[in-house]
Amino acid sequence: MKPTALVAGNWKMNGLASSQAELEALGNYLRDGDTADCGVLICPPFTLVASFAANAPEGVAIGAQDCHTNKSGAHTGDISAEMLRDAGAAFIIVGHSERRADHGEDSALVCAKAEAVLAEGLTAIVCVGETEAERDAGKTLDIVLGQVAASVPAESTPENTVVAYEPVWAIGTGRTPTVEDVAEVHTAIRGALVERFGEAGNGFRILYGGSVKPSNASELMAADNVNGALVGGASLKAADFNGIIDAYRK
Ligand SMILES: O=C[C@H](O)COP(=O)(O)O
Repeated sequence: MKPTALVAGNWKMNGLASSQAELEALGNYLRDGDTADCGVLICPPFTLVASFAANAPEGVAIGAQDCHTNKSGAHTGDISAEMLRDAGAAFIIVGHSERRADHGEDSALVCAKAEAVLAEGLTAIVCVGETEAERDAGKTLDIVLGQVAASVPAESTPENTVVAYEPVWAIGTGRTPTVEDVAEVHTAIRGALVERFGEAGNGFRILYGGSVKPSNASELMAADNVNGALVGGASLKAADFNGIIDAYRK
């Protein structure tokens, strides 16, 4: 069965207390607009998770952008999945390429973080994606499938894990792969999930991320095995994010 899509916003290092107004505006769009056939998620920075979760409008789940592998302890500056669950997060993104690049996170660490998310009963959004050099070298599928194999925990199910394919070169650049290229990678990820998890592999949501905006969302979301979007820049303004959610309105 085709999974229910998810449109997720990753606010990255953006957002102040005043950003609550965008969350409220998003809630108004969802309430006043046609029903969208997808889940909606906002992942603000850590500082806003608790207040957003406490004030989330109907139909908007709140998540976080990273977590530590441990529950608690002497890890200055880190946040655990347990703390994020306690703050009201339902999802946690792990393995975003910005963390892989900026913090040297490899797939083994990403997998351990995802396991920590699952242990709290939350849903992990596991990010994978090739760099431009890797794509140019014809290594896209090798890299992406390697990351999927090493980053997605053995305990993953369609309910507790989402995979997000984000070509690194498409993030924040305004460039996107062709719909055919997106479909090729997503279909390969689907095949790998089915090979590993059997029929359940068909139930995992596979999100596309990288320069998704209202003007390209419909065609990208229609690609084979695309079950939603992970949106950066265009998730910061409710009007833009709502324009992406439109891809799931009849
Ligand atoms: O997590 C979101 C992605 O990195 C995409 O970011 P972007 O929509 O700004 O390209």
